[in-house]
Amino acid sequence: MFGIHAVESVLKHAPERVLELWLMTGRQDERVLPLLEIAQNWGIKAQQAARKTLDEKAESTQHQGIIIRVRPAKVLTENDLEALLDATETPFLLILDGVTDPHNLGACLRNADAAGVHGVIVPKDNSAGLTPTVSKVACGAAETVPLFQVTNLARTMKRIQERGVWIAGTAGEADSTLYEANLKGPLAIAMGAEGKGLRRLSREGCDTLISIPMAGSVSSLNVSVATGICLFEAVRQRLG
Ligand SMILES: C[S@@+](CC[C@H](N)C(=O)[O-])C[C@H]1O[C@@H](n2cnc3c(N)ncnc32)[C@H](O)[C@@H]1O
Repeated sequence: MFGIHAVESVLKHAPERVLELWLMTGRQDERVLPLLEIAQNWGIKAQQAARKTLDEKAESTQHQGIIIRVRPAKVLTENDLEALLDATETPFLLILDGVTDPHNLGACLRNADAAGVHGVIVPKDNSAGLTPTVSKVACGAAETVPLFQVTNLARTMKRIQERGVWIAGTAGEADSTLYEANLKGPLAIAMGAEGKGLRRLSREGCDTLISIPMAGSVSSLNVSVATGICLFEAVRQRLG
């Protein structure tokens, strides 16, 4: 993993995952010093290396002079989701039905964290996983927002509905709009994949379908942008 925010988030929320920390030679400024202090408190030694070595280790030039090697995060599944629902009074969930671009997944996780979403549900297959790029784009949210990877999304949707969660699916062509929907109670907002939108079974499993009204000539929004708009309309209603 690499980049200031991603590294900071792991050091703060899951320091036990850090195996190695590498710093670009000469990088000792006020942005990295607090991170080095946290690392030191956890007994993690910072090693120095030239920019070229970090580029190679990160397989990217976007590391901002700091990278960590980590143990893989625990994969959360259907059972963990049940536990979350047991523990949460008014769940606020995000479903991403097959988002495959790591930049989009990272941006969606960032939006989800900012909106106070309790968990993000994705199908195990045909979705982006938690890669270093996802973590970098998520700016720390990949470590704070629980990501549930489920084997059968349609079944999981049914299950959360049985537990009282209302699912609002999103589609540009839906007749009712986001702004007409009541998003106040136990809620999951379902977003579709970049190319195809929501799959048929997912779409049919939703309690309602809503659209974001579009004024211009493009047919749809980027999924992470649409996610941000929908989540923050829900936040607006839930705070009111
Ligand atoms: C790039 S769009 C997919 C477009 C796809 N061709 C379709 O027909 O759904 C990716 C996802 O972003 C969301 N989205 C994008 N624009 C939207 C809009 N105007 N209203 C509601 N959701 C939208 C939906 O969840 C959609 O499945």
